[in-house]
Amino acid sequence: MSIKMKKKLILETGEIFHGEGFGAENDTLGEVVFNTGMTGYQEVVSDPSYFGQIICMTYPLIGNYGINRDDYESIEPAIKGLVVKELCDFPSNFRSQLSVQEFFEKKGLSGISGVDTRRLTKILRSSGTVKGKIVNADADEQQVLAELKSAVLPNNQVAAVSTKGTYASPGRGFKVVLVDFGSKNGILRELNRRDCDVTVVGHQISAEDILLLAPDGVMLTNGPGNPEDVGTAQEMIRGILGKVPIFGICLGHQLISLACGAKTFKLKFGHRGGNHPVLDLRTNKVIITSQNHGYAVDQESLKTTDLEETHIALNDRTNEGVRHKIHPCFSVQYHPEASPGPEDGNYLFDEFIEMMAEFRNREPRFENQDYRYA
Ligand SMILES: NC(=O)CC[C@H](N)C(=O)O
Repeated sequence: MSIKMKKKLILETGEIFHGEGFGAENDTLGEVVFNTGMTGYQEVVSDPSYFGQIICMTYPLIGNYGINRDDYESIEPAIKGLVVKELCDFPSNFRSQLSVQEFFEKKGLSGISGVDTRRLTKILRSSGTVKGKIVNADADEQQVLAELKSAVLPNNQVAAVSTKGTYASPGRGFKVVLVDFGSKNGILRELNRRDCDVTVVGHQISAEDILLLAPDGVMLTNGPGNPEDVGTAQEMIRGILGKVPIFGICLGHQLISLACGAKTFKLKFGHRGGNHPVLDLRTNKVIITSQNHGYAVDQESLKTTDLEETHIALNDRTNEGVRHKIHPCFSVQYHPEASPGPEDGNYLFDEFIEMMAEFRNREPRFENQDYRYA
């Protein structure tokens, strides 16, 4: 889009925001959510957990350091659109390779700038997450509103972003099976940094197939949509629990909780940003975390399970982490891999490594020898 095209964002609740389009020219419909990160827009637009969503960045200037080759969290962005106040026309950074506008054009994504994002965020905070559509300025508003009211958001989101094949990301350390529900690259990067030998598998893998790979640990990743919609994952988790150490992040955390009998629910407007304070209940320390989730684990329902709560969000006291009381299995709702955001939670990857080491010492897989030390 070379000449700036007048566009508008219409919300299901009737509010209209005028602005200028950037990227692709097509209309786009999605769930409108807001992210409060001051930087990290490249990681946000390429995080597969945002599948089907139109993201409003609350920070008023986006694009000033461009798009670079290193900060993608996935190769193909899964978002539906981006809403910003001011989009920088001339990015300046030594790593910059493309502007946000160029990136959006190349990826066929639509965005709108010049929007009063503060007003939009206030609306989302009071009415909760709503559907919205970015359309040309002359589009018929009543027609778009009717379309928005009847629009049904897809419920097979994980299937759309999970890997279609199995692949390896080699290392010389612990063998980890990473179940990809729409994983951010950051999770793989943290495991590889610790020399893990990672096999990435699709979301429908069975417990039996995981155990056939004889891993030292299983990583359950982040991913989009409602955790209740993720088909066979709960059954798979119940099949590996106690047989291999498990670490879950975000959707992975919700799936572990569901598999153990807890419940999940949709938050009014979710947690998305890079400055969410979380209390670690074991150490009584507060860490600042990177977050992106619309659902949460119901704390009351945890009481009837073998999971204990380990972390809570300090903004609204909702659950942010659990640990299994009997088996080696823990998970967090926030993003310890950061990308974008603070790295305070990074120590959890070290705890996962320790958990795998302990489990290996405790339970040699073969009676007569442990082939790893042969
Ligand atoms: N980043 C994630 O894994 C998000 C999990 C889930 N889709 C939610 O919105 O709560």
